[in-house]
Amino acid sequence: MRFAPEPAHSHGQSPATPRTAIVLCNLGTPDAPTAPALRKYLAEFLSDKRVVEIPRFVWWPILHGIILRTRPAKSAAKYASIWTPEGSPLRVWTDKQAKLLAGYLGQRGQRVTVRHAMRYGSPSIASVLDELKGMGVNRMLILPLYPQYCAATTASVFDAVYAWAATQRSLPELRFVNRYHDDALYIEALARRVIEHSQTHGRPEKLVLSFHGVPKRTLALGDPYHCECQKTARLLAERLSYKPEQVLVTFQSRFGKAEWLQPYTEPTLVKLAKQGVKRVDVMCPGFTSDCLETLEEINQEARAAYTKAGGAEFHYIPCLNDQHEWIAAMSSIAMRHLQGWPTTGADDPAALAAERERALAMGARA
Ligand SMILES: C=CC1=C(C)c2cc3[nH]c(cc4nc(cc5[nH]c(cc1n2)c(C)c5CCC(=O)O)C(CCC(=O)O)=C4C)c(C)c3C=C
Ligand SMILES: [Fe+2]
Ligand SMILES: [Fe+2]
Repeated sequence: MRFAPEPAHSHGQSPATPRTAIVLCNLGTPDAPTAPALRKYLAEFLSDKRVVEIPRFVWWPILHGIILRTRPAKSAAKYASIWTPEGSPLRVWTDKQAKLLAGYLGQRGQRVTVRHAMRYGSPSIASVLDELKGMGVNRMLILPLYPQYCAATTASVFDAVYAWAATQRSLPELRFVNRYHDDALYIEALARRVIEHSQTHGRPEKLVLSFHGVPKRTLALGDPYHCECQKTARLLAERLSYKPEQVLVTFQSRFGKAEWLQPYTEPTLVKLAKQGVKRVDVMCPGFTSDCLETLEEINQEARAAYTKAGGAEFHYIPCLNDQHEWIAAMSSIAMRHLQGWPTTGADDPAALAAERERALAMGARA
């Protein structure tokens, strides 16, 4: 085992460099809406054992023989339909969230560096942690942009951090945020989204809360994801004073042949339309940024399926994105996890040196 070389000494850092950082971690997205970019992205994503829990000797031929030959072109066309001049929406929002959170904390006197990193693609988690360490950061808070803990997402982010840590000789202090599905400010941010929407459009017959699905067997294997989605939905419905029968929890983005968490989003919307439900509002509380799964799968495909089945009004309520209440929620979640770590400059090398001089001077007087 070879560890990455460390600087011979770490003196001389700029006193202005905060020593604490928050790393907002998201899934990642392809670099371009093209088949080659999708092939690279999907190969990395779908090779992750946290995402596809099938023995490699079974999965490898399927992934390389079938999926990576057919899916990249189909997915690229979907990405092309949501691509913006600035790039993939997931990347644009995640980058903006990191900048807004940095500004929010800075205005409140918190000396913390904020970066975003992607589990797949760029900027990779390892490259961001390298950069932070190179800046002299020695305390890092890993904050996944997934409110509900899931092994496929949250644990996979942590795996990447541990893998980076295993290459380091001198480790920073590390802390991890596992979940915030029931955080009061996160729920409030979601509620504000719904309330703002209903102020203009009124209330729907049904509010459908669509979460990304996972294979059903992961529930029996002890993954808390399903329960945390249900709790988020219950807290949001309570905050909005919606009756339980007005709110439905569904799961989208099924992948592969196995059964996933039910009920599935699109078939549920079709059933509602056929039952005569004329107006649905759909929101995706498990996605903190709009992305392919919300903008294309929900706002395009599911909308078309609902309308085709006879539904009259389909309203998509956007994700938290750059909403102010969400930035405040992230700040509160982060600050809770940063407790005990100085973030007001008291840990500057210069401040520490001055403190030491004072202590020595006092000792000399005593
Ligand atoms: C919010 C949590 C997510 C969970 C849980 C999750 C599980 C999961 N996903 C796949 C397969 C795919 N997901 C894809 C896109 C995608 N997934 C999430 C989030 C979760 N996934 C997001 C935010 C996105 C969008 C990324 C973007 O660039 O906008 C894709 C890629 C697109 C496609 O080809 O369909 C795949 C594939 C599995 C197998 C899984 C659980 C085990
Ligand atoms: Fe996914
Ligand atoms: Fe999808």
